[in-house]
Amino acid sequence: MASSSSSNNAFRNGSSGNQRPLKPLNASNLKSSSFKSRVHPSHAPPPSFRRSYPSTFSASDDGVPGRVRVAVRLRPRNQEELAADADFAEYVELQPELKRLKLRKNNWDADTYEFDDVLTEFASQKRVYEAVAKPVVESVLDGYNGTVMAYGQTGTGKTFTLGHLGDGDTSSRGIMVRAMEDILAEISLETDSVSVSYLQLYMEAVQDLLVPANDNISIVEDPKTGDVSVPGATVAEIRDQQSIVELLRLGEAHRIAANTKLNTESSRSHAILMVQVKRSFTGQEDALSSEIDNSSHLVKPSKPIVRKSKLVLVDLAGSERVHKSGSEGHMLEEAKSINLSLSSLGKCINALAENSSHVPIRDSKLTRLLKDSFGGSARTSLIVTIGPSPRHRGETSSTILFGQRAMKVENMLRIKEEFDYKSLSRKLEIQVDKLIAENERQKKAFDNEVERMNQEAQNHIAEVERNFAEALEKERLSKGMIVMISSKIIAMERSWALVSEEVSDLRKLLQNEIQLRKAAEDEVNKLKEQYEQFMQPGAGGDTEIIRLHKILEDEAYKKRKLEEEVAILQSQLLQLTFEADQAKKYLERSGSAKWFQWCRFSHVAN
Ligand SMILES: Nc1ncnc2c1ncn2[C@@H]1O[C@H](COP(=O)(O)OP(=O)(O)OP(=O)(O)O)[C@@H](O)[C@H]1O
Repeated sequence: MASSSSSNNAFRNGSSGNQRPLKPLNASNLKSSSFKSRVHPSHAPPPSFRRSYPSTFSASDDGVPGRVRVAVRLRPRNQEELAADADFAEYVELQPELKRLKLRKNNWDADTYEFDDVLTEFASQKRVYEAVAKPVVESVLDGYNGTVMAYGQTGTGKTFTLGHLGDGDTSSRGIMVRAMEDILAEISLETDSVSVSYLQLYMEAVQDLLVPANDNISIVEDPKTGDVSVPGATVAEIRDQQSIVELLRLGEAHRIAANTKLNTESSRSHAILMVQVKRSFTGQEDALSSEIDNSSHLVKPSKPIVRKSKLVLVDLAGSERVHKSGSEGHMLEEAKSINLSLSSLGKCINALAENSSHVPIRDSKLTRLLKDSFGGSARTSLIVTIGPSPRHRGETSSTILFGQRAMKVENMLRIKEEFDYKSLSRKLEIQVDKLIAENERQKKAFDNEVERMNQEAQNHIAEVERNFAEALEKERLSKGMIVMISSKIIAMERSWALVSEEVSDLRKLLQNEIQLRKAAEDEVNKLKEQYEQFMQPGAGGDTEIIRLHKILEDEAYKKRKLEEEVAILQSQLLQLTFEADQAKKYLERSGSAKWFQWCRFSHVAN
């Protein structure tokens, strides 16, 4: 197995070196190095996935070969090793640039192994994440299942590599935290979802690390699709980074508590973080959407596609248990069960590596849970952790061999996507609701418009009627006025004529009076003369004088009366003349001169 020949075998089934096996199908979306730049704005599938989608559940039949990729990580020497191994020559020699590891057999001989990545004791957690887990996380985001697993002897850094939370030093965050960070950064919480279950497999029992009382969860396999699930496990929906850190802390605390109970610091259980990613995007238009209504103005909802993928992160129990069986009692049982699961995992990997017809997946719960990860449709990365100490030569060597065999396992990566009928039905319901609401809105707007027009027409009619009535009234009033003015004019003309007659009568009368007065004056003068004659001595008679005097007084009285009458007649004449003038002015002012004329005319004509 060792040496360069074995390492050549390691690449037998897959693409060589660092090239990604998915490249032929999906080069563009697997190649990207920065998650943040991988934005699918409309949640359309990445370009390479834009093909026609079958309308029912589809597990793409033609998968893509994807070899299990294996990296080896060397833990730095701890204090104990620094002291105890000081006199030993380096047992493990790493050549990261050649992706080679050498295990020294003696001073002059070493076995050489090639891996997909060789991570030295100086490799940062970030470097480890990017080499081991990031390509898997990217695949999961693209819809493939993925597995990242740490295998190695107790104390070699499996938990440090996978589960370290990086409290106080974010640069030391492990794969679990970083993977969740990248997933959360990539998905849209509006359309996608991420949920996790955190389990441990101890003594062939699946326990819930989030709810420890839930300690015998069954593993269920879908007979149709072969998908493995643990429906009894707590599923926590993750919406932010903080919640995943808290959840991992809770799980870690429960795992540590279980170990403490067993009076050990080493992990006796396999810890499994299952991350379910559900992403939605719209597919192409197809027959179904055209069935909706070809002639309608409806906007056809684009076909909703859902991709459900699963990322499984596994921190295995210490591998030395495979060889070191406990002495007796519980320890023996525990060792047996760890032994069972790890050795059956090894057997499965061997069978797969050798293309054996039988793969003993059902031999343990671990292999049942990891069915998809080895020989299945998942993209799998394995990190084997080793310590530097020559005292653990055997363990290190067996870990390396485990990794070498795993490199031969070829998976057939398949994307699983479903046509999201529920989502389409929801979308259609929403669209129907929208259309109903729009229809009602339009109907209401139409009714309002009709109502408004009706109201406007009524107002218009009312205004026309009002104007007509006003016009009629005006006409009636002006007719009445004309009649009134005409009759007034007639009356005034009549009175004018009467006044004229009266004036001429008065003039005649005055003339008479003047004549009478003149006659009276003549008479008076005559009488005066007579009186004077009478008064002349010897002419007389007093009686005649008195009589004449009386006549004279009567005549004076009559004259006064006549003068008064003349004055009255003159004032009446003046009054009538004034009224006639006023009436004439009034008619001229009210613009009815024409009418006046006409009336006069018609009056004259009549
Ligand atoms: N690369 C590393 N750099 C610094 N310290 C490390 C590294 N790897 C492991 N350690 C430290 O070594 C110790 C053992 O590591 P860890 O608990 O991760 O081992 P493990 O393989 O998970 O052991 P177990 O199987 O018993 O759980 C821890 O104190 C850890 O912090």
